[in-house]
Amino acid sequence: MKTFQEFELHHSLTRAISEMGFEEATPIQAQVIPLALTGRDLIGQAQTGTGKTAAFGIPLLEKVDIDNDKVQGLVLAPTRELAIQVAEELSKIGAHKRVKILPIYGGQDIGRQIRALKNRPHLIIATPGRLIDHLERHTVRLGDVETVVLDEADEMLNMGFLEEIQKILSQVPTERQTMLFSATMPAPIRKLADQFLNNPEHISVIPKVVKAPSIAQFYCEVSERQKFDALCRMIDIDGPDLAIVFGRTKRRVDELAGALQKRGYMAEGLHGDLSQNQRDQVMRKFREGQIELLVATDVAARGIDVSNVTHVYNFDIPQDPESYTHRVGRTGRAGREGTATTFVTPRETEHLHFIERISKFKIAKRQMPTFADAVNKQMQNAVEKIVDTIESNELDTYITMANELLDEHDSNRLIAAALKLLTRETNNVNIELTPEAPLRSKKPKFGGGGSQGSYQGNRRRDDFRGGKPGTGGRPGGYGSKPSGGKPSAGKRGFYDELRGKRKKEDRPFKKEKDFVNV
Ligand SMILES: Nc1ncnc2c1ncn2[C@@H]1O[C@H](COP(=O)(O)OP(=O)(O)OP(=O)(O)O)[C@@H](O)[C@H]1O
Ligand SMILES: [Mg+2]
Repeated sequence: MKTFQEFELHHSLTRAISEMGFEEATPIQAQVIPLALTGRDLIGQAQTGTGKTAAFGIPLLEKVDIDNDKVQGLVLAPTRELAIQVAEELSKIGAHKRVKILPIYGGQDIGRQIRALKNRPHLIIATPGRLIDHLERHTVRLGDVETVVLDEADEMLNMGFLEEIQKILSQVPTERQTMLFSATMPAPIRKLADQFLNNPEHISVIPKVVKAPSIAQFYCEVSERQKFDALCRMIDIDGPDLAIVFGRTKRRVDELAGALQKRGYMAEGLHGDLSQNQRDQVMRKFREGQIELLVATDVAARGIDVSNVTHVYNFDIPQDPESYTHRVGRTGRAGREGTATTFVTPRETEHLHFIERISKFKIAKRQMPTFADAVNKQMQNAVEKIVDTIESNELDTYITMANELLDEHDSNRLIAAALKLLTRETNNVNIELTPEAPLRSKKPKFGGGGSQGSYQGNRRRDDFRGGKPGTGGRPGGYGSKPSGGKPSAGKRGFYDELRGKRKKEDRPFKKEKDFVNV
């Protein structure tokens, strides 16, 4: 195990790292940090939640010359939430060094960004679409960038950002250092690496067999119509601190969030059709624990780090093994434990086995809980709350009223009423969700020999970058058909498949704060 002192970093970085509570470097950090400090190009692959951000962030921050007012480093990330989060993490690490870090992403008012750019950030953390806008307007210059990081590089390809990345990198000097990170490295990403990286070192700390996985993984076979009740019952039984519920489409997420609210849960939806203001608010409330359930499309699947997410529910089975890995990886972060449950309709079991095979995970079966199970568990929880309250001994103000009530009512009935009040009445609101067609495996075509899946395939991503509101609800669509309709992704080249998929991510939005740190 390595301590951060061993890297001989600038004292201001070591100090900030220790204030953040990091004691030892994680395995990916132990390998990446010294190598990255030499200036070498590299590809870093490690499981979700194992500190890849700091693995690239620390060398980036170490290399910043604070007296140079040019943009010296650039991180590209697939989603706005991730760009913001990475900027925040790097800002914490770079706080004492006074590194200026600016997140740049679609949906934020461009005038404000232009003003913030004039403030001379040292590092920019950007989504590709918006950075291109700035390059076209000549409001940002990348001519002095020494280091480029592509975080979630495979996802940026999935989203059709290849051309943007090419264009951005064409404006960065060729003698730069380039690093590429993700928990998953499907075959096409290696082609990207050949194109953009110079003799990179591959660092992979994906264990062949995970002995004690920190994420317990289950599936539950249910019919489409049973899914919602199954979800509510599981939430009641599991009692998550915070949970993320993944749905396939934007419409699904809206319906599901609304339905959960009707049943009394503190839930809100997150997807690409919301305004940036709404997206920010939902994320903030979730991070602060003001909502307990984040219902999201795959927009929240990558990189998002909220430490007390104890449960992930795949209300709809994910499209591919990478998406499964990343969604499930929103829990069990930084050595914590988590539980992930995937709902599978009978016709989707083959797709589940495909995901299991490629991801090399064993997903255990979990029965659909009965209504009685859920009510009993809730009652147990209510009893625990009452017993804890008795033990807390702060009941004086309530005792007089309790005695008065006992004079008039039977004690059994009084306690029963208290339990009733403390138990959420789950099944009282009838909910009808628009059914989703089952998702089946596209006959995958295997190539290469990667540890994390090397099939060819591409996800259709209408969730990330807007489109008009209401375009999300495409019943049964989402490239789910094994054959027919349009040409299959397996036949066409990966990059061909990506072309023409891009939509503009930018929407007008004003944000109070531009620089995270200064
Ligand atoms: N050395 C460390 N000690 C303790 N906690 C750490 C350390 N390094 C990072 N962390 C924390 O671990 C959490 C997960 O880190 P991070 O988001 O970088 O993971 P990741 O590997 O990028 O995951 P993903 O693949 O999901 O993007 C963060 O909250 C981060 O602050
Ligand atoms: Mg990450």
